[in-house]
Parts: sequence; structure tokens; C-alpha cells
Amino acid sequence: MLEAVALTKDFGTHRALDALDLRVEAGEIVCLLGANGAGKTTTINLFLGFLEPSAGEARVDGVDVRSDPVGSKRKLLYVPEQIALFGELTGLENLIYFAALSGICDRSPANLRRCLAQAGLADAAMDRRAAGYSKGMRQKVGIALAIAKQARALLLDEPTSGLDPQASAEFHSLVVRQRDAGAAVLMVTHDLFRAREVGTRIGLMREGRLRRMIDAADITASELESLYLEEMGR
Ligand SMILES: Nc1ncnc2c1ncn2[C@@H]1O[C@H](COP(=O)(O)OP(=O)(O)OP(=O)(O)O)[C@@H](O)[C@H]1O
Repeated sequence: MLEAVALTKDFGTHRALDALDLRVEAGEIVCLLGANGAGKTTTINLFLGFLEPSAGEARVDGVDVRSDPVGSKRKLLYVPEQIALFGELTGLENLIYFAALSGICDRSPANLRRCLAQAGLADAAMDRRAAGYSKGMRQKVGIALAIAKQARALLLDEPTSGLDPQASAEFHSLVVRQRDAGAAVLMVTHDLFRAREVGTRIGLMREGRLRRMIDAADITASELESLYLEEMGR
């Protein structure tokens, strides 16, 4: 479970995130939408411990990120907009390396191949150098790491921007599978359509504040678009 309690971040005199209260339960996907500069990535970075909060707390499974950065990171998996892999290594070798960094116990090639296969990477691709991977293939290596790690929480920051519609749909179905396996998922996106489709709840952010939290089941795609435009235009 991910929890923000009055989470606040100032950069100098600029308040990038203003007293955010948010809970993402296990088995839930919360999507954060908002215009550029709304504070979405700042939120993710506070959960990752990349930034120190100016006030409030970011908690992972009840653990304050600031007081236990290592323990909280162990439970998390982060998929950024661009997953950086070592181009000279194969997909499998990359996963072996990142699995070691993440402290995953079963780093046997057989297990990690199984994780890559579950993430939808073709068998032949696993042994090819990652330099030739498409963005969709790179994102699959990220999800494979989440599977290997049995991550309790996923933090996704615009993970499908630039992916073609089919690769984007594939990626989102992998995220849904992680949710069904009990992960708490926080996803930053500009894709209103996908947010409504895969999100349990959708948060609309503007100028550092969470303006609205909507149950995805209660709203159509066009209603969401109207609400979004209304909130961003205020
Ligand atoms: N390291 C930093 N130093 C100074 N200001 C920052 C820093 N990081 C973010 N900001 C500012 O904080 C505000 C929120 O930025 P953030 O990256 O969280 O927005 P965002 O909602 O993720 O936007 P986008 O959709 O463009 O990714 C912006 O005004 C940004 O300029």
C-alpha cells in the first residue's frame, strides 16, 4: 500500500506539491492526471526517496520512506518513461543484473526467463542485445523485474508515452495483472482513455494540488475529458 500524508515539496519558494493526502490500496490502480508542472513526478520521486519532503510523509506498506529508505525501496518497482538498459547486454543479462541490485533471491536464468516470458518478451529476444530493443521491449524488461521482485507497489511515470497503441495496450494489461496479483499501482499518465480503462481511481492534479479523485467506474471517457478540461481551465 502507498500512502501520502500531507505530503509537501517546496523548491525554493515554489510549492511543487501541496499537502497531498492519497492512499493506494493493494489491488488498486490509481492514475494521476494533470497538466505539465502539476506535481505528478514530484509525487513519484517522493515515494522513491529521490526527493526529501518539505513536510508530511510518503509511506510504503506503512513504512515512512524517509526513515527506512532501503526497506521501502525493497517493496517498490519503478518504471520510468524510458527504461535504461545496458545495450551491450542481452535482455536476460540485464534482468540478471537488475535482479542482483534489487536483492532478488532467485536469480537463476530459468526463473528470470520465466519472468520475461510472463512480461511478454519473445524467447528469441531475451538473448539479443538490448541495444536493438524497441521501447515496448524495454518496458517489458521493467515489468519482468516487478514480477521477479513480487513488488508490493508499482510506481509508473508515463510508462507508455511514445508506445504504439498495441504495445501500450499490452503494457497496460501487464500492469492489470500485477494489480490482480495484489500490487498497489500509482501511475502518472497523460492518457485519459487508458487511465479510465485500467484505473480504479483517477486523481486530477493542478499546481501541486490534488483537485479531484474520481472512481473510474462512475465516469465515461468523455465525461472524464470534460471534467479534466474544466479542472485544468479553472
Ligand atoms: N528539481 C527541481 N528543482 C526545481 N523545481 C522543480 C524540480 N523538479 C520539479 N520542479 C518544479 O515543480 C513543479 C512540479 O513538477 P513535476 O515534474 O512534478 O510536474 P509534472 O506534473 O510531473 O509535470 P509533467 O507532466 O510535465 O511531467 C514544476 O513547476 C517544476 O518546474
